[in-house]
Amino acid sequence: MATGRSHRPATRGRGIPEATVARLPLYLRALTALSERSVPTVSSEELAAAAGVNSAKLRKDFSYLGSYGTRGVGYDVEYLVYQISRELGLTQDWPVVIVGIGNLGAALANYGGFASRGFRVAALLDADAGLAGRLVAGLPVRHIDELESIVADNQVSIGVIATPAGAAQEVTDRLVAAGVTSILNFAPTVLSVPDGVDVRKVDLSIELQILAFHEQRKAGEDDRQEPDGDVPAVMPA
Ligand SMILES: NC(=O)c1ccc[n+]([C@@H]2O[C@H](COP(=O)([O-])OP(=O)(O)OC[C@H]3O[C@@H](n4cnc5c(N)ncnc54)[C@H](O)[C@@H]3O)[C@@H](O)[C@H]2O)c1
Repeated sequence: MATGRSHRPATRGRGIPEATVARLPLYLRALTALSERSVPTVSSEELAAAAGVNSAKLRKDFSYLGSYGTRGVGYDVEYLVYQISRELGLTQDWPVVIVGIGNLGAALANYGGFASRGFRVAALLDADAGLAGRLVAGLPVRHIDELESIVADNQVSIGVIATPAGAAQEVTDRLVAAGVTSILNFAPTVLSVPDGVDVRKVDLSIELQILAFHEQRKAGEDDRQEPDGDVPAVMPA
């Protein structure tokens, strides 16, 4: 979910709805798996199942890309990989900086999935002078005071924040002032950013809370069962 002060339209780029943009990476992941198995074509039903999306929604999403598939044959896997990658801006490399190289920042730096998807980690930054120079995932940790020059030298437009919540706004302001226009925020806080800056927030504890809600509901349903467990105490309407 995007946060921040700016009000954004529900569509991006060439009129592609934000909800469609959010599903494109799911299609791309499923298509990449098919491509690795040298599968030449795929039906909308097969691809929808692999991506965990409803097939009518998939066809609608692909119509925004101008991709309609061929009746009886389906979609050309390689072409769709190219089309979606191009739409997502993945046909070029995106240098990113990670700020806050503690437990999470180091884990993110070690995650190979960024580089393989075109997100090169340009630098790891931390405010702890004692960490400076330490190698994490083969990269030396640099002091936060180098942020501005690193962003400029590497033309970084994406920053990843893995600092404590209390430092995240200050780090955001510095990233934005240096020219970063997209932020992936792992710190549990809402960031304020000027218009033109995109923020995506990742919060695993929120996901767990949602699962806890569903678990509680399931437990509630079990409690309403008769002792032998197969007759509901309250008949559904
Ligand atoms: N989104 C999620 O699902 C998720 C999961 C785990 C942790 N977190 C969050 O990620 C953040 C980091 O967690 P952690 O366990 O790695 O913490 P940590 O204490 O191990 O690491 C934080 C690092 O940030 C550095 N730092 C502090 N202030 C800074 C600043 N102004 N500039 C640059 N670096 C600074 C510290 O020196 C430290 O190295 C926390 O906000 C935590 O709540 C989020």
